[in-house]
Amino acid sequence: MTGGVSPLSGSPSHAGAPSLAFHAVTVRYPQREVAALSNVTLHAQPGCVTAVVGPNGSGKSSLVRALLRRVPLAGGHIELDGVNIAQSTARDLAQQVAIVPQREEPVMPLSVREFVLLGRHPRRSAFGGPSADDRAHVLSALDRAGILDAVDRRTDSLSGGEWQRVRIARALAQDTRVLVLDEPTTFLDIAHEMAVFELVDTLAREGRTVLLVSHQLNLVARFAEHIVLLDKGQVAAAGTVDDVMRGDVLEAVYDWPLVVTRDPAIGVPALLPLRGRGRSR
Ligand SMILES: Nc1ncnc2c1ncn2[C@@H]1O[C@H](COP(=O)(O)OP(=O)(O)OP(=O)(O)O)[C@@H](O)[C@H]1O
Repeated sequence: MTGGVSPLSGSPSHAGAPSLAFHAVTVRYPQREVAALSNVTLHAQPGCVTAVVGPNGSGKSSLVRALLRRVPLAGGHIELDGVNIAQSTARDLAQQVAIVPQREEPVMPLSVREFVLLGRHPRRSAFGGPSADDRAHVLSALDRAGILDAVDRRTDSLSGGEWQRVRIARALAQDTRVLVLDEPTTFLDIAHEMAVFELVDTLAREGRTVLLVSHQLNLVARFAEHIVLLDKGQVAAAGTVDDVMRGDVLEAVYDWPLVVTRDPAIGVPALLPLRGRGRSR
C-alpha cells in the first residue's frame, strides 16, 4: 500500500502474549494537589484492542508514563501476566512492551533507519553492530508502518505525519508482544489514520496485547473490543463498545451535548457532537 500502512507483511508469532493489568494505580505529580490518576484498574487482554479514552487531562498519558516508569506510583501496581513490572529490569520490560509515546521530537540528527534501529536496542548485545536480523526487522517495521520509502531520510526532515509513522515503526521493530500507542494518529490524514487503525487491529489479531489511547471515539468504536473511559483521573466507565459509547455516559464526561447513533453501514455506535449549547444543529 503506497504511503499507507501495510497490515499484511509481518509474522503472526505473538500467541500467548501477556495480559497487561493496572491495579488501583494512583499517580501524583509534584506541586499538584489533585492526583492525575486515582485508583485506576484496567485490564488489556491479548488478541484484542483495549482503548483508553477520555477528555484532555483525564489521565490517559499518565497511565502510559506509569507503564514506562517515568512517574512513580503513589499507589497500586502494574502487572504483566501477574508479575509486577516493578520487579523487571528496564531491558526485560522493553523486551515485552513497546510504547509509542504521545509526544517526542527528533533529538539527534539520525537517519530514519538509525532511529528505527533504536527499537532493536533491548534485543541487541552490548557489543558489535546490528545483526542482519536487526536490519531486517527495521525494514519490515517501516514497511508495516507504511513509511519504508523514507528509510534514508533524516528524522528532522520529516513531516508531522511521517514522523508519527516512523515512531510507530520503531515500536514495531522492538518486536514485543505488548504494544501501547498514545494517540498514534495525531497529525495523520484520513487515509493514514485509517491505515494505522487497521494496522493496530491486525497487530491485535496476531495475538498481541494492544493498549490504544485515542481521542477518535468513532474509530475506537469500530476497532476496539474493550474501552476504558477516564474522567478526572478515574474510570468513569469500562466495558464493551456498547457499554461505553452511550450518549448519557459520554455527555456527562465530556460535558458537551451529543447524540450516539448507529453507523448505518456497519452497525457500530457513532458519536455526533452537537453544535454549541443552545444551537439547533
Ligand atoms: N509533569 C506534570 N506535572 C504536573 N502535572 C501534570 C504533569 N503531566 C500531567 N499533569 C497533569 O495531570 C493530569 C493528567 O494529565 P495527562 O497528560 O495524563 O492527561 P491526558 O488524558 O493524557 O490529556 P490529553 O488528552 O490532553 O493528552 C492533567 O491535569 C495534567 O495537567
